[in-house]
Amino acid sequence: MGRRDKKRIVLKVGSNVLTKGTDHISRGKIEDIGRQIVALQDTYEFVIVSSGAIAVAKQFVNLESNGVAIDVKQALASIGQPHLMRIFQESFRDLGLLTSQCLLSYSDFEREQSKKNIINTINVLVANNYIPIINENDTVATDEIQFGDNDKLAALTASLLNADLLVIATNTNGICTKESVENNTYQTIDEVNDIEMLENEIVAEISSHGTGGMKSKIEAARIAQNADIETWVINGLKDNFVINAIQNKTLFTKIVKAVYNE
Ligand SMILES: Nc1ncnc2c1ncn2[C@@H]1O[C@H](COP(=O)(O)OP(=O)(O)O)[C@@H](O)[C@H]1O
Ligand SMILES: N[C@@H](CCC(=O)OP(=O)(O)O)C(=O)O
Repeated sequence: MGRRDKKRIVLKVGSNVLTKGTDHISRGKIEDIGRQIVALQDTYEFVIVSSGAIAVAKQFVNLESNGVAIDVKQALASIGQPHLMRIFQESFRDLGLLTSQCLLSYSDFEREQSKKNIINTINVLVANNYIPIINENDTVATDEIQFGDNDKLAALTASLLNADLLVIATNTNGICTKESVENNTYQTIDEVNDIEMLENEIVAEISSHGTGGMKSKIEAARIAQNADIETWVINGLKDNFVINAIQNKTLFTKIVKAVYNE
């Protein structure tokens, strides 16, 4: 594949970032993401993997079992996805950005023809300045909503699209030491290449809308590392989080490429 003019970032935004931890999707957060893309667009191209469909739907409807059962979650995702896309489309359009929607599932990454189709579609979109916004196709697959693995979907996307960087935006200043999470002091691990070491830092705790916790982010980083892609876990609740991370003005975790011994 020929070199691209711009660096390609796959940016995953979790439900907690989009709701800023509330019960409502935050237009302000979506605008913040859009403004950063505008500011960076001469040097970087973006593919977004966005959760939030279920969280948006919960704003509008109250289905049986309050969205705990898997089939009810699937229905909520189906109701929420068009609303989520509408909010992205309206907010990004005001900033002069074009959006598109791609719904994918893990099994699409296992079939050669589907993989080619995904790459081709996304390359055409990006070449025409459309920002692909990817979410899991929750009607046909339940893996992600069960295990919180839009993180994994983002990593599979990053490796398939040969991205230069995977950014996972969550609600903490990156991955913190286990001890510091347990005593609420949150000390960020700034740079690491040893994924096994990170696994020992996982605390079995997730936030209100989240599903996979830090475990699924570390698994995503492993997939990206195997594809020779760096992963940054950043606090997406803060304004300007991507730009500040690029300029090293914020605390976040870089999972750098593996070092192979001869
Ligand atoms: N070592 C750790 N460092 C930081 N957060 C951790 C760690 N281990 C577990 N967590 C939990 O993971 C949560 C983020 O994951 P999650 O709730 O799934 O959010 P998202 O919606 O961003 O995917 C944090 O709010 C925290 O509760
Ligand atoms: N497809 C689901 C994704 C669920 C999910 O993985 O959530 P998160 O842990 O916030 O990334 C949705 O849009 O609600």
